[in-house]
Amino acid sequence: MTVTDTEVVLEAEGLTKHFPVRRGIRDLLTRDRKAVHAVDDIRLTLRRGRVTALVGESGSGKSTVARLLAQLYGRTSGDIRLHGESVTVKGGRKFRAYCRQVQMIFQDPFASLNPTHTVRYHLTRALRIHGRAGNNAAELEENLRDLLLRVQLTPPERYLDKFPHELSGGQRQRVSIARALGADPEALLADEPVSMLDVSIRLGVLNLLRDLKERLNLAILYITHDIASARYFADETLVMYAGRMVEGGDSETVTQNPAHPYTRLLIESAPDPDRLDRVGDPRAPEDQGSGEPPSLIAPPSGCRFHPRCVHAMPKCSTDLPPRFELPANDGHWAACWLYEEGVAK
Ligand SMILES: Nc1ncnc2c1ncn2[C@@H]1O[C@H](COP(=O)(O)OP(=O)(O)OP(=O)(O)O)[C@@H](O)[C@H]1O
Repeated sequence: MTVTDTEVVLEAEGLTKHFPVRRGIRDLLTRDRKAVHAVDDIRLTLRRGRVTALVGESGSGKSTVARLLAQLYGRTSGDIRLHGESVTVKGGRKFRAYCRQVQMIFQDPFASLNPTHTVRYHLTRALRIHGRAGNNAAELEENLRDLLLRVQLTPPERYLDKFPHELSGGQRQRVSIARALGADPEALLADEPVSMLDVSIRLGVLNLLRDLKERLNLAILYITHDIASARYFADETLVMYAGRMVEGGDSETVTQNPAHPYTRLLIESAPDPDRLDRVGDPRAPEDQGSGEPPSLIAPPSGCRFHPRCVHAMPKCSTDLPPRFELPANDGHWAACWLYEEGVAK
């Protein structure tokens, strides 16, 4: 099955979010309207039974994309389509109906669960809000048990009356996932779901999400700064740099055959057990990058990566590169002038 074979659940086109910068007294006298260009012109598609990873370093705009898709933020421009229909919701009944299909899981399960309430309370509330609590106490109990079984918290009775502080980080994140499943969604937006967990339990939670993807045929957006985990867990990988997408394709291809100089830098700087043999190997200087991510209030013109890119050409600082399809014709693309026809790689 190829990436494009399964049903599209959620799509974004030209998705853009600029946060206005709060102005001081002096700025009020000028016409200057500064904004953080957090996300610009994002295009992505989430499909049933597929995990799409959105990878990038801190501040690249990944969480903002998830919050836009969850309709927690209004967008500056662009379109979000659920089953092909444009949707913009600003709270109320429409928001609830949207949440029934698109649920978000946050990075910090401690912060997202109320410490004064039990697991039973959190899950009952989710089921009630989404009209899935059943018709009587016995049905509710059955549905609660079912949610905990789905996230492999067994036996359910052991967990239902626990408070968040009585659970481990991994168990708390499983409860957050169960709460999201309470809506019986089609898409899950998982914002760094394992980055706050101990390394030893991360794999268990990722395996659970993978199992849910398969059993419930969910479309999952997996946000991470860890490109190695994207290779392991995601079918498709999209790479973001400074608010823009720079590369995308099948995860195996993007992680094993990265095309964009930024993706290469990201991979070079990530520990990967498959490449331990290269430790101490002085890499060719052209594969190395340096410097810091740019200011998003006045992002670099052209390609936003050009000030850090060792391959930068004059055009890179003036012209925004479009997506160039790469020769293998498997959906792999890079927004980099190196891949314009006629440019030596
Ligand atoms: N509510 C906000 N108001 C102003 N600027 C914001 C707001 N939320 C995010 N930003 C800015 O937008 C940019 C992208 O932030 P975002 O949190 O989406 O990045 P990220 O890739 O998810 O980073 P991290 O991995 O650290 O969460 C950052 O420069 C951030 O400071």
